[in-house]
Amino acid sequence: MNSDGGVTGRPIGAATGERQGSSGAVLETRGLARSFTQGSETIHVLRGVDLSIAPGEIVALLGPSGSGKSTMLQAIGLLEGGFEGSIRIAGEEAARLDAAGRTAVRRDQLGFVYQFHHLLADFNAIENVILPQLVHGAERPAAEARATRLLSVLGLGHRLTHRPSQLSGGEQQRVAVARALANRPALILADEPTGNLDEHTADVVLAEFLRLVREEGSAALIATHNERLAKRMDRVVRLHEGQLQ
Ligand SMILES: Nc1ncnc2c1ncn2[C@@H]1O[C@H](COP(=O)(O)OP(=O)(O)OP(=O)(O)O)[C@@H](O)[C@H]1O
Repeated sequence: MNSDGGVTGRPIGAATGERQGSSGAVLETRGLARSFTQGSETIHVLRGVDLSIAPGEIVALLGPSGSGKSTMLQAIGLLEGGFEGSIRIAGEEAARLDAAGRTAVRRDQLGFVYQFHHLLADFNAIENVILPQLVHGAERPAAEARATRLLSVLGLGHRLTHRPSQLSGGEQQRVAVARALANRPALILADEPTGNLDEHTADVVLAEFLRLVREEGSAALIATHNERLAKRMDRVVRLHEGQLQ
């Protein structure tokens, strides 16, 4: 633990060399390809995706339903094997990592936000944000202080001890955002993070999400169908026929 109460010794908002590969990118994919075979049919969902994301950069991933956004995020999140090409996260080539190495990259470099919050139902809001920090090696008081701060910035200071079932959809998603940022990841991967919310709540939660990601200095790749929300990000990339445009 360090003097600012953090886990990694990195001050809030700082993008340091440890987040970057030799190219300076937090994420670099080259020729990323993924196909699925069912019976005699093979669908080529990703056909050579090249993408670089700089430290702190927030990128919207657009594409119609079925274009492969989730497939791409799952590959980059090292959640599934079976892809071809290169994925470098903070300079580490995923293909060269064994299962333990992939787990370490996920734990140390990545944060995830899904359409459905996937919070632990038996734990309250603050515990859901504390637990990943404890797993990451933080001490309890520091983890608790950071969880309180993140949840308060997201307007949940008065909901810290509520369980997910006692929170609204927007509140649950804010807890999921705080959890994703808890360990100060270099890169946040978000799959339709506000897709389950009504339009107004989606707008508010996304604005808070983006503000906090910027404040924390993380980069983000955020899949969405929503062109309007995508315009609030630093850059928009589109998946079309398995490649980025
Ligand atoms: N495990 C799998 N086995 C077979 N086909 C799959 C598998 N996962 C995804 N696909 C197929 O890959 C294509 C891309 O799916 P994916 O979920 O990545 O799209 P998406 O752009 O995220 O869509 P949406 O916006 O609707 O979530 C789809 O045609 C889907 O049926």
